[in-house]
Amino acid sequence: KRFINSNIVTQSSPTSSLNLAFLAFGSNIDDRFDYVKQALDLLDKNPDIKILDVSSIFESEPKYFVDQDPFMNGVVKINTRLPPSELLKVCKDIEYNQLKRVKEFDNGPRSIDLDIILYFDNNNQPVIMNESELIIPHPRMLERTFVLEPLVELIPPTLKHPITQQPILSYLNLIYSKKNEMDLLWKLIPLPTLASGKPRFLRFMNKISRDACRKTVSPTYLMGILNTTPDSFSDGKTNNYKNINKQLLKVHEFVQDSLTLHDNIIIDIGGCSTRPNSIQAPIEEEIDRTIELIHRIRQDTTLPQDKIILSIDTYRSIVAKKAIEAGVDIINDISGGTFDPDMFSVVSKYANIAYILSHIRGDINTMNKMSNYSNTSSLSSSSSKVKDNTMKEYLFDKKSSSHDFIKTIGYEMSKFYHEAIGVHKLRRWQIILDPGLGFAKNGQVNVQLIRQTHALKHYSRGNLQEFINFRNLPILLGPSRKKFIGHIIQEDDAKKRDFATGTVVSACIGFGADIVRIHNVRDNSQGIKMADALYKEF
Ligand SMILES: Nc1nc2ncc(COP(=O)(O)O)nc2c(=O)[nH]1
Ligand SMILES: Nc1nc2ncc(COP(=O)(O)O)nc2c(=O)[nH]1
Repeated sequence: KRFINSNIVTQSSPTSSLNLAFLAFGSNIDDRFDYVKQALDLLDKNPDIKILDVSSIFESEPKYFVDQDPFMNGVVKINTRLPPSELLKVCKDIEYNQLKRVKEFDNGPRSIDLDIILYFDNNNQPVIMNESELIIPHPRMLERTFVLEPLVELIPPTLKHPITQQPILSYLNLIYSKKNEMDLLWKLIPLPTLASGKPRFLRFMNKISRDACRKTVSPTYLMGILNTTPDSFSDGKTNNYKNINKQLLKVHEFVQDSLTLHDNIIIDIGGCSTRPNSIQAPIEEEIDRTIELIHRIRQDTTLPQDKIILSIDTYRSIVAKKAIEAGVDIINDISGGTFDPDMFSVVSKYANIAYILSHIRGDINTMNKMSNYSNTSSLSSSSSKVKDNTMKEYLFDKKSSSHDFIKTIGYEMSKFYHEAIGVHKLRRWQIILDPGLGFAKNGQVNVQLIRQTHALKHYSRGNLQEFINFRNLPILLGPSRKKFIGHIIQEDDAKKRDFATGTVVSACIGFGADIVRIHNVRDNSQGIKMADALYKEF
């Protein structure tokens, strides 16, 4: 319902004076991310401009003049009343007056570059201009992966270049087919800067593999589970879960067990069990079990802080806020922002806090009764019937066998995504996706979901005005010790499912997972290393 309404709101009907434009941004001096954030804020503050969507953030090798630092690039989609020449003046004002760019020479280093790439008038017609100070579409866009890759996250795959009348996506695939390392991009997820002052990012690299599908080739991230709940400490002593020194010992153990084989480790701290039908700890109890621990970890100078990424597993916005203030980098919310109406407004205030957007149906007590995905094509299951291509869906990966199943999950996740990005203004660069194994899914559905990880990455729907896709969004899978494994190997004791979990983790990586969430760090650290060696041609 909301989706359709917002579509009408942003749909620039002929009478409205709203044009659509796509601007490419780039920076390769000093704190590049800070320049990007400032430029976006200045665009959004302009009364004649409204930011509709911002792409992922990428790092790219300098093109043309190579003897300079790598660039941070992306694309922003805006509504604007300004004609192209006035929009150009705003971009130049932001570059030179507001952000004090000093242009040394063409293609040289810059604090910020804002280029108009594409412009559509209020009848959705592309504008073509060829004047000395302004050429639209940008004359060099079709040779630049650092423009095309972020751009195709924001436009339907069928959108044609206004002059050549060829799909813009086809130019990107053509560049990639030449396999020039200089054209490859790192997808970055910005994280808070620690005392060391070094900028921190999660980094992912995708390549088009032999079967013409885009696959992640960079190392898988390992997320170790540090639950501080009564049922979480294996030694059975009741109050151990509250013993901070014991928890810190476990953090040191995780570090020792992972950093010999991996560059960093994500530690997911959970103070409130989210097992189906589990009793939910009161919020004060959840705070008591987690926030002091985060402080102590961040204050522990014997830990390699730059290699430790902290995540809090909570669906409560108050806990998330306190965890961010205590030094956490990632909010891991199994509810996709549906359990606490303030979650997205908290996360949207921190541009460099990552957010794991998970799929679920219902709540902890009802989700298990909502796990029927058979023969529901996503659109029929939604309230809005498909009338025009507004809700047209694409799956780039034609090979995915059960389209309907993954389209249903994809469609439902795209509604959470729209709520986060379209309504609450989180930025796409913050988002990690998690289809939620075991959450409103039982038995075989979980196995099918793991098999379809790749197809989920290619899910997209919508049109030029309102387009949602999951391209370049990392996917986290959390299969560790779960009931669907226990069911298949007939093992009721969760702690005896680690060997089978290793097998599943390897398969998750083979099917496209970028982050895996596991209990047994020591064994899975080796398993993940092996799976990367087997499945990722980095
Ligand atoms: N990787 C990368 N290389 C670059 N080389 C030149 C220009 C100059 O672009 P312009 O012709 O639009 O000024 N911009 C970039 C950039 O943003 N990223
Ligand atoms: N992102 C994410 N977080 C999670 N938190 C808890 C559980 C429940 O499992 P546990 O109680 O064994 O940790 N599973 C997930 C998951 O699959 N994904």
